[in-house]
Amino acid sequence: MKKVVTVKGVTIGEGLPKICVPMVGRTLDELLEEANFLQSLDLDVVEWRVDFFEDAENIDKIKTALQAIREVLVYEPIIFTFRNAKEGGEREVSKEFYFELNKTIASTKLIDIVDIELFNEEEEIQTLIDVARKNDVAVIISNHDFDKTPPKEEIISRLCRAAELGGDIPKIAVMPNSAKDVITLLDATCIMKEKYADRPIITVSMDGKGAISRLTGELFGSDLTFGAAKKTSAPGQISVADLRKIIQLLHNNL
Ligand SMILES: O=C1C[C@@](O)(C(=O)O)C[C@@H](O)[C@@H]1O
Repeated sequence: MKKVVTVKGVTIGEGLPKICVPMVGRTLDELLEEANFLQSLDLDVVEWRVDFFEDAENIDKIKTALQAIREVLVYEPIIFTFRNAKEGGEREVSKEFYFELNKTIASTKLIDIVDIELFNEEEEIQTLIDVARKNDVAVIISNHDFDKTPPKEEIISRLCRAAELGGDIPKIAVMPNSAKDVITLLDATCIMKEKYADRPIITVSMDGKGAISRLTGELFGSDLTFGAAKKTSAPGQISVADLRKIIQLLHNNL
């Protein structure tokens, strides 16, 4: 039977795809304003994209900011994500800092899910997963290609590898350069759902062309979709209200 991931009462991997909104504030004031605004939205999960934060290379300041965010977002599940530049993030840090930061934050009890990038040393990933497990933090293992859509066998193999490494939620986001690329991502997702995935997965075809992939998760097998509040964290994100409406409409017709 397929596993699910339940965080703060939200179950990822059953029912309709869950809607996650990334926070992309640069300063603590902006982040708190964003956190307050997010409370007016019909979302399921919040992602803090900490690489957008001006103090993203200062672990103490990140911890303090997270505490303040948590005081506003008391009930929402929070994904903690430091996205490195080579995977489409705002800055590049050393591997040492990346793992130190993620281990420290996973131990704070302030987050529900940590996002770990797949293309790292297996040993480092395992150590971080151990810390997450000890602190009841679920693990997304993610991969991003902002230039192209790899062949479907490659997409499937990366998602399977993320599961093999112990990720609770394998994730991939890729860039389409044609309509066929969008089909490739959807096909890979569907094959994962039907043949390989014993746990929730997240797949995204980015940009305007790929927007359809953010809406059709229930049919093809992606369990969470990223939507925008005011500012997007990746190309092609749709507003939360539109996402909710269309996901529900597609669900009603399934
Ligand atoms: O990996 C993802 C998916 C994403 O890149 C998107 O395309 O919606 C947005 C990121 O914030 C998130 O970490």
